[in-house]
Amino acid sequence: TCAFAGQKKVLAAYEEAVKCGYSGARAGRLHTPHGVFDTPMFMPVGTQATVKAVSPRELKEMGAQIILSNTYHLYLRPGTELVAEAGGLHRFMDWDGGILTDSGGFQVFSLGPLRKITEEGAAFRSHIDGSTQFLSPEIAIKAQMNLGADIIMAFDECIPYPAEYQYAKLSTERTTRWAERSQKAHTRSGQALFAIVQGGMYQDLRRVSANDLVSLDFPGYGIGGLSVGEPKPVMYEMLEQTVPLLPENKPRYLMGVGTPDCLVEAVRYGIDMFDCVFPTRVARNGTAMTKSGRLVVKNAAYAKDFLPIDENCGCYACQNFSRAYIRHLLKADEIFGLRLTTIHNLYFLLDFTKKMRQAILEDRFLSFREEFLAQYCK
Ligand SMILES: CNc1nc2c(CCNCC3CCCCC3)c3nc(N)[nH]c(=O)c3cc2[nH]1
Ligand SMILES: [Zn+2]
Repeated sequence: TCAFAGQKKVLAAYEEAVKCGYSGARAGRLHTPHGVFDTPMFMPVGTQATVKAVSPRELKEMGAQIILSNTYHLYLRPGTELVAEAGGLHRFMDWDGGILTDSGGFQVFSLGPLRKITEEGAAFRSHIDGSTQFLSPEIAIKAQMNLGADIIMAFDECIPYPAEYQYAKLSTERTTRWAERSQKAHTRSGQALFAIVQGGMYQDLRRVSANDLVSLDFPGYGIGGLSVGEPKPVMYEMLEQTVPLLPENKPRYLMGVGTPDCLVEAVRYGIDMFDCVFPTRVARNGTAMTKSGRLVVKNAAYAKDFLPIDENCGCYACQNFSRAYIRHLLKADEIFGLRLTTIHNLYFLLDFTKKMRQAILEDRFLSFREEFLAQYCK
């Protein structure tokens, strides 16, 4: 059905045709050993077993449900056996909500100077001490079982952008074989293993990857190999080709995305889960996210601006502090300044996904999307 039908303003035929795409948006509930969580959801990133500059109590307070941590980093330091001896990641970082760990696939290719990829796995140099390390599906799954996350990811290769068709084809086929090896190595019950769809920016490879992984029957699916520098329309086209092939009754996780405009488009295609370092990363250089775009609170323009970052924001920073105060802290290199901008940015994205869920439940998602995109400058 066309959700624009019934609009007071009758859209011109061509506009209606363009704008009135079928919306695959959905509101769901994700059941994990640490609780049932609402989707669509944004998952704050905690690379080294901490979401930088905020405490678990503050994360809970701002509505975080599932947070991410990273096998690659924790495998190198402090080691996943140590975390297992500490009682697992939840105990180690005192977080009783959901945890999802990425398999390290992306980090190996994006962080350490890559040595080489073979059928067996990936050899690389540690970005910490330059030592030669090796990750394979079996090693990555064992590490994630040690960490004890509620959701873990298959070991994959995130194909760089751009990539030749032939390379993308061979890599995607190998990622599917690695997914099967990940599945065989995964022996921890109560923990969900998601596969990761690849295929580069090639529609046919995306469809083959999705179909092959669906036939291996995983409890959920990551969509990888996107948000790697490709133009946004290309990312959306890959979503359009991939999401409809994934089972309706299983969660879809778009990895590494992203900014609010990308989130609202991805939700429209039927994505349920998101993660992105962006909100915490830009916070640390004094940039706040608002529904009208970014606000660089560190700028001189805000030196005497005694209003909060966003008057309609319910976060701890906006309820208690002014732009002038936060700017002062950032200029003075005060840690509390980073904490306030981080708290605001995380709250903004968590609240944004909550608003999208509400709009879907009230069957007004497409107009929500229109209104948001009209106001938000990229
Ligand atoms: C930013 N864009 C992007 N990220 C991708 C990621 C990483 C998603 N974020 C994980 C967190 C990163 C910080 C530490 C905690 C884990 C991808 N990961 C995998 N395994 N495969 C991808 O194709 C893959 C593709 C990605 N594209
Ligand atoms: Zn705020």
